[in-house]
Amino acid sequence: MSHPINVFSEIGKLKTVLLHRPGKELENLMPDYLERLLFDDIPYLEQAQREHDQFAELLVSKGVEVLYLEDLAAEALLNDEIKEKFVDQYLNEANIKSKTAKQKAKELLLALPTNRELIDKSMAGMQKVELPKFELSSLTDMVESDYPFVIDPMPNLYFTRDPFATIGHGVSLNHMYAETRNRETIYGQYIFDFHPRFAGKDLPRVYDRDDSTRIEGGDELVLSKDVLAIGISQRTDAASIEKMAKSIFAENMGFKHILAFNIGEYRKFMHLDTVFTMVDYDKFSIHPEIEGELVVYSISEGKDGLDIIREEDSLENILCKYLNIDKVHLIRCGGGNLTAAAREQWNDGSNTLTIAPGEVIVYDRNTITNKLLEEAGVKLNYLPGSELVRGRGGPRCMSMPIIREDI
Ligand SMILES: NC(=[NH2+])NCCC[C@H](N)C(=O)O
Repeated sequence: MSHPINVFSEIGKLKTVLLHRPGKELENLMPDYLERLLFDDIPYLEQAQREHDQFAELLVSKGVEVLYLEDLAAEALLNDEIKEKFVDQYLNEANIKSKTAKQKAKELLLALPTNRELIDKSMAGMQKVELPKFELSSLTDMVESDYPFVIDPMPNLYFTRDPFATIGHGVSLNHMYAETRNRETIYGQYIFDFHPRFAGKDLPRVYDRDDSTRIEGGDELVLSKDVLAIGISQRTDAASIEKMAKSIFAENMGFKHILAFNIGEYRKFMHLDTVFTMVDYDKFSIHPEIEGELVVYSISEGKDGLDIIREEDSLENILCKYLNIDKVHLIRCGGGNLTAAAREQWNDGSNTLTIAPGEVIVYDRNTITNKLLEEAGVKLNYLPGSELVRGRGGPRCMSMPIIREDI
């Protein structure tokens, strides 16, 4: 059977990738609710879109097929039945207290002329002022708060790396840390259940959004066809890694070891890929602030369950051992300077997207880290990073590989 997904490394030539072009959801950000929506600032939408288009054009110029989440989700709503099921689930998970408001929102969504408009609207969220006036008969309606939204926006959708993640031939449909992002995983559910590119194909699910513990794609790295690295972080629980390890080993995709990197629970480095990415066979970008505390556990398949070892060696030696190489080069974000490292990590200096061994996409603004990457022989492609970065994510977070060439 054919495999619609093929991702057995972080660095193999990128062939197909999934993006989301930021849309009106960014214009539904307000200062009062930024924190809950996991944003620190409000990007200027048009400029963010221009930057994002440059990202997509760069990928296309490198021969990468660019797919958009919003197109796939729209195409997955194959008929009226699936469409209504999607809208009902979406509205249930939007947590709308007023029954009438929910019904009005449903009518409004289903009246949109195309699936793409429905999907775009579902992503943007809905303000109360958009609903037609209705009679306030229930207590819920009468004492409604002045909160402006019937349905919250989903501003983090352009970080396609997180709600689901491709691993080998499979996908982990994630259970997210925050409610705002858990709603994003509905799109993954419909795409993998119904989109003709994926439905009915050989596509193991190694995690499910109904699972109770958290895991996010930014923590999931495919280091080689044998080894995965998964962060234990603000976003990913150790328990989720154990669950996923069992299903990954049961799927027999060839993965032998999972390295669990405990990076601590911090907003500033919420996922493993904000502090550590692989850029070549033997080169990694890393934020020096995690190095001191980092504890790595290796997980492999045992006779009765999982064998788990706390690794005691240096990160370099652990990587050499599991990747079967003699030497690794860690390229430190910001070089040796504490302030530069903190600033450039905050602006996703270590969140590189590798598009082929030794070739990456980076934000132009992280000049110190970029220079070090160049000196290490890595080929850089620059992306302007003024607006997109305000959501706290870089090229790796903004992309989900669907197919990479095997290496
Ligand atoms: N893979 C990543 N590092 N993603 C970054 C996601 C940023 C987003 N604002 C969040 O807090 O969830």
